[in-house]
Amino acid sequence: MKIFSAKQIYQADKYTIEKQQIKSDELMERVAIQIFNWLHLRLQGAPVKIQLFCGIGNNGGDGVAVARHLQEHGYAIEVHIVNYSEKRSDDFLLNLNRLKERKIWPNFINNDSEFPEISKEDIVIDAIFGIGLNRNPDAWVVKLMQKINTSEAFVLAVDLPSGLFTDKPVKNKDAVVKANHILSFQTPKLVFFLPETGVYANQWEIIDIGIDAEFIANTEVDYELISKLEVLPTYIPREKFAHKGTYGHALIIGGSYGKIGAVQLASKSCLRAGSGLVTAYLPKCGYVPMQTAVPEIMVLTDEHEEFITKIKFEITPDVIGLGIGLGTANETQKALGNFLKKNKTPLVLDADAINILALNEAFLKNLPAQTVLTPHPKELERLLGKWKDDFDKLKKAKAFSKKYDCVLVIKGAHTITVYDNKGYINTTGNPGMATAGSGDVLTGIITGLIAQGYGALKAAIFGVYLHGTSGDIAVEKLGYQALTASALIDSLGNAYIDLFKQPEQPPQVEEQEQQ
Ligand SMILES: NC(=O)C1=CN([C@@H]2O[C@H](COP(=O)(O)OP(=O)(O)OC[C@H]3O[C@@H](n4cnc5c(N)ncnc54)[C@H](O)[C@@H]3O)[C@@H](O)[C@H]2O)[C@@H](O)CC1
Ligand SMILES: Nc1ncnc2c1ncn2[C@@H]1O[C@H](COP(=O)(O)OP(=O)(O)O)[C@@H](O)[C@H]1O
Ligand SMILES: [K+]
Repeated sequence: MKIFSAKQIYQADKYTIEKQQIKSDELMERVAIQIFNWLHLRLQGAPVKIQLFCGIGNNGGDGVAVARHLQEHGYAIEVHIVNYSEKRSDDFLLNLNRLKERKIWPNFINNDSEFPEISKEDIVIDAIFGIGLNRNPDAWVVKLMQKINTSEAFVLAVDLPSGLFTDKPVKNKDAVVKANHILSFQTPKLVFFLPETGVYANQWEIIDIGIDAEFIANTEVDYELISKLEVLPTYIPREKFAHKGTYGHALIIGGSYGKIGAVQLASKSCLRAGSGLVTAYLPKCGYVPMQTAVPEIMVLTDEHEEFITKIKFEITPDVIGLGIGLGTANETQKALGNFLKKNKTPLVLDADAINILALNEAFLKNLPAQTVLTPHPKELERLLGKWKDDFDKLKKAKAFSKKYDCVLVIKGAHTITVYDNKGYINTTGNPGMATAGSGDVLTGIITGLIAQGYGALKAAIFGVYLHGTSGDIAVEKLGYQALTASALIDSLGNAYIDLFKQPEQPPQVEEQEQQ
């Protein structure tokens, strides 16, 4: 699914209004009906108090229009107009008049002495600011946001939590409404997926307001959200007459004394991802544990007992996954430098391979085209230097990816794969995956996909998706705390099977509201 910038959303609205020959308030009415239906389906007329906080722009207009539908269905509502500016939008005013025609009198809030009481049993509709926020809200508006945040009421945000900018970071962390749920129009916003601003967007859902399909299809975007729909077309089915040679030979290089397990995890997941053959290259101390733990995997050893000092082998792998548990001993750094000078095989670099690159910038120019790098935040910082905020991080990551022609997998709650000016945001995975070795499993999966013939970018995007799905499947059985990296490997088969399962359909709302 494409993620539009605020500018593109305004363009989409304008284009749709012209093409469908509707008035802008009809688009607002579509929004209002959908939000009302969402609430009505869940509340079924319950006598709970619904407090609507509406700004004076179109986001506020949405809120005011929702209020009308709620009142017509007998809900107990209180409408508050957060009067932060004189510049009211036309559609806001139109909907305000419709309220007044129905004898609903809003409460105008002009300063912090006029706030209503909010009980934790209430439902708050946050329609103060939408994508039009372009500067920090006034102090009294921030106080109101704080009042909402500390009320413990359930907060439903219209389009996005008020105070979040669509395309830039938040400076004042108090100046954002913390939403329990967001109903976002047509496209989720980038800020929902970034660590600094994602904390305000606990759960989100898309509301289809009928934006023109042609506009959506023809608009190039900087970020795409990756779910099953996007990865399924990349899946390579198995051929009836295939043999193990058809699906490639992967080499996993890593390990040092005390960190042989990392190579076991990566090699095993590489095999489970579907690589035809997997060889592991380790220091000598890894030979026996590796051969014992994973009988399917062939093992080559370095001449040193405890760490890798030379990267030399006689086999011709299709791809090499390198860096897990490797350590950064001087000899290992030298070995990687020498290896990179000659190597032409596609690479997936993780952990200490990334740390060694950060220590030896000169090595970077020797990376083969479209090398995949899978840093966690600390490793990324070593590679890129410090960033000011999430947006700055993404800018730096894109520049790095361009400069060295590499695929950068920025790991996190929503892993973002960056390549060629574009970011692919993953939607699978859960906090149970914040556990030792889960990154090693990801390296193995991506390496295993490249071995089978997936291109580097597709392997990274698909690998991250499968890894997260494995986590989501494993957590069902184990819970968050007991989830281990080995459990991710055990669930990988089911993650593949899950690709072909149909999603459950949401309940349909029969009622078609008209104003
Ligand atoms: N046709 C459309 O454009 C549609 C827009 N929709 C809604 O409209 C929203 C965008 O509406 P608007 O563009 O009117 O913007 P908002 O309602 O987000 O903000 C209102 C106005 O406040 C001003 N403002 C920004 N930051 C401020 C600050 N810190 N203090 C005081 N004033 C500030 C800006 O001039 C802005 O236009 C969307 O988020 C969505 O909820 C929907 O109704 C669907 C259709
Ligand atoms: N809160 C979370 N939600 C979803 N995925 C997560 C979360 N925390 C970690 N992960 C995933 O787990 C993996 C952790 O990788 P990494 O930090 O390299 O672990 P390790 O070095 O122990 O192998 C990454 O793929 C990351 O995206
Ligand atoms: K809002």
